[in-house]
Amino acid sequence: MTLEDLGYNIDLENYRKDQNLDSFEVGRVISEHKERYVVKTSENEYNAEIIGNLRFSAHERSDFPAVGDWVAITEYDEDKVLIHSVFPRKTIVERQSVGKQGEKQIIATNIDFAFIVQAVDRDFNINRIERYLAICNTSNVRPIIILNKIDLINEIELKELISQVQERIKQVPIIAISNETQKGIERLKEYLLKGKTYCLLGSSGVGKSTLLNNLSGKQLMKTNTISTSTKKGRHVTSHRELLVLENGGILIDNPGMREVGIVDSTSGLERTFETIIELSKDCKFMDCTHTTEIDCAVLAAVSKGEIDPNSYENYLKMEKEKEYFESTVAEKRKKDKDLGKMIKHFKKTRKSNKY
Ligand SMILES: Nc1nc2c(ncn2[C@@H]2O[C@H](COP(=O)(O)OP(=O)(O)OP(=O)(O)O)[C@@H](O)[C@H]2O)c(=O)[nH]1
Ligand SMILES: [Zn+2]
Repeated sequence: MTLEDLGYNIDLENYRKDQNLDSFEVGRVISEHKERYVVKTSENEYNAEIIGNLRFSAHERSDFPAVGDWVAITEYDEDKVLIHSVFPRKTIVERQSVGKQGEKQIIATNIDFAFIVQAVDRDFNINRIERYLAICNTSNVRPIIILNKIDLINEIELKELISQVQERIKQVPIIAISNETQKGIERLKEYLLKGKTYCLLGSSGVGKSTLLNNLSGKQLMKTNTISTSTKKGRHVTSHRELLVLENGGILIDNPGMREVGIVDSTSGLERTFETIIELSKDCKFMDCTHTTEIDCAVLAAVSKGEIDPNSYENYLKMEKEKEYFESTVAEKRKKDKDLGKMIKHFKKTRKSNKY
């Protein structure tokens, strides 16, 4: 395997040269667990930790390596390396931290394409596709829609679903597949390009694991298994969150990826709901919320049937979420600032007490 098979490219190589990282080996982080990493190079897989310097200079979580990162490493023991630096990230998929309001947690980096997987049975929901689309647009990851389990419906039903999606979502490829019958899998494989990195987005049960196994051509280990040695319950076995597929694509599948769901960026929404954003320029009020205002171009378009009402409602919902998220970030910043002031004040008074 070469570094290029792992996604290494000229931009990364130029960075390496610019930064004089010649004395280091280069690898890609393929899994992460509590600041322990597995780094893959062209020849090896190493257990890795970060060097003290990197830890001390890290201001926030995002300064630490994440799955998908390119890193400069040195070997310090057999199969053990230290991570000295993280290369600049081309794309970042992140989500709001569960514990800390307003803080973002990186799920994976350097992803080129996302497969938005949806099953055509009871899971089918265009609002949800739109939501994942907004996430892709936020992260600059190119979306591809996968309609899975088409063995459960007939041709006519499938055609109808596809046209429903196309009506609302333009210019995103749609691939209909079945892991059961293998229909569409060959077409899907044509989208897997050598050296490009992919991820799977979609709700539980849509068939992401099945597809992953299907594409990788082998039965991969489930990440969580019961440890037989301790019988103490769930034990995370050594797992790979990034794998190189037979036809050259690289697939990232980690637990966090499956919980990505909140849209928290304006640009992501703007690119997903272009028509609405374009229309809103004609609203009477600059800060129109497109809900109750007079002379609202968006409401007018909805009532004329020019905008799909479901799409409109979905937009409002995500907009609200985004606002909520932004407000908590702002609040957090304010709290941090206040704390900073307090510490400053404390130091000052302590100093003045000294003399
Ligand atoms: N009929 C049919 N069933 C499928 C297909 N693909 C997957 N399934 C089934 O759907 C169920 C869920 O599949 P998974 O691959 O575990 O779904 P997942 O998206 O990985 O779910 P999480 O691990 O919870 O995120 C399993 O019982 C699969 O066998 C398909 O193409 N057709
Ligand atoms: Zn309006």
